[in-house]
Amino acid sequence: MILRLRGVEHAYRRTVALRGVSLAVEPEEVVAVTGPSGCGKSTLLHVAAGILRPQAGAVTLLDQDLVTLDDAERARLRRRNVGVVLQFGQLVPDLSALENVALPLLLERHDRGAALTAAREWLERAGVGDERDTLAAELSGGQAQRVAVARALVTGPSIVFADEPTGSLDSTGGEALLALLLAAARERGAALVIVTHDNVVAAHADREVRLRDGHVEAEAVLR
Ligand SMILES: Nc1ncnc2c1ncn2[C@@H]1O[C@H](COP(=O)(O)OP(=O)(O)OP(=O)(O)O)[C@@H](O)[C@H]1O
Repeated sequence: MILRLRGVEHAYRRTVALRGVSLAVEPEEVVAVTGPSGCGKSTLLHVAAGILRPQAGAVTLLDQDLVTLDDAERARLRRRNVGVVLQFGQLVPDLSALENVALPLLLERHDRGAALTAAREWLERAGVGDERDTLAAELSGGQAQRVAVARALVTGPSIVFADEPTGSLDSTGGEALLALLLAAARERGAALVIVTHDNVVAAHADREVRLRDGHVEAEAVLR
């Protein structure tokens, strides 16, 4: 088991987003988290990736108890072993696309030349090699999404979380980016958790977990 959530609850002021969610993800498994807008998908992804500490319940990611790790320890775990593609604001606006992708490696004190080479390769694979010197603030929504995927994959994570990773792309671009995420996960033997409202994206998963009003409404094994 690479990820396990048990009885996770979370509320923002008066809005209850998660009401007792349990979920387990195996190594190499591709899981799609689906459900109507506002049902708690993004909150679940933030909790599972250690970005948000839930108000109740247990979260174990890569054998680490996320509820007891402090912010710095959770950030370190994410940088080393977890890839995260968020919906908004994930890139550093004043850095170029290349610098953004190299950043997780540089923060882990990798050799600068090797980090930039790896970043260049992932930008190429994500279809944004030509944008490497563009400031993140000047990228289109779709370009930024591709750069964010490159940044999530560059460290060779054991698990990748992606929140609507194809949301800003047309269907061809979305399929290409999804194919990249699936291929990178397969190459590495990584698990992939994708939040999506797109049935085409969900159909590529091994399992679909459908949320409704903050709880798991249904699970379906797809392959
Ligand atoms: N930072 C926040 N502050 C207050 N309420 C929030 C915040 N983030 C989410 N919520 C609320 O929590 C509930 C769950 O939101 P969440 O973003 O997890 O749902 P979602 O299924 O990802 O939605 P969507 O598909 O529209 O992105 C919603 O009612 C939302 O309005």
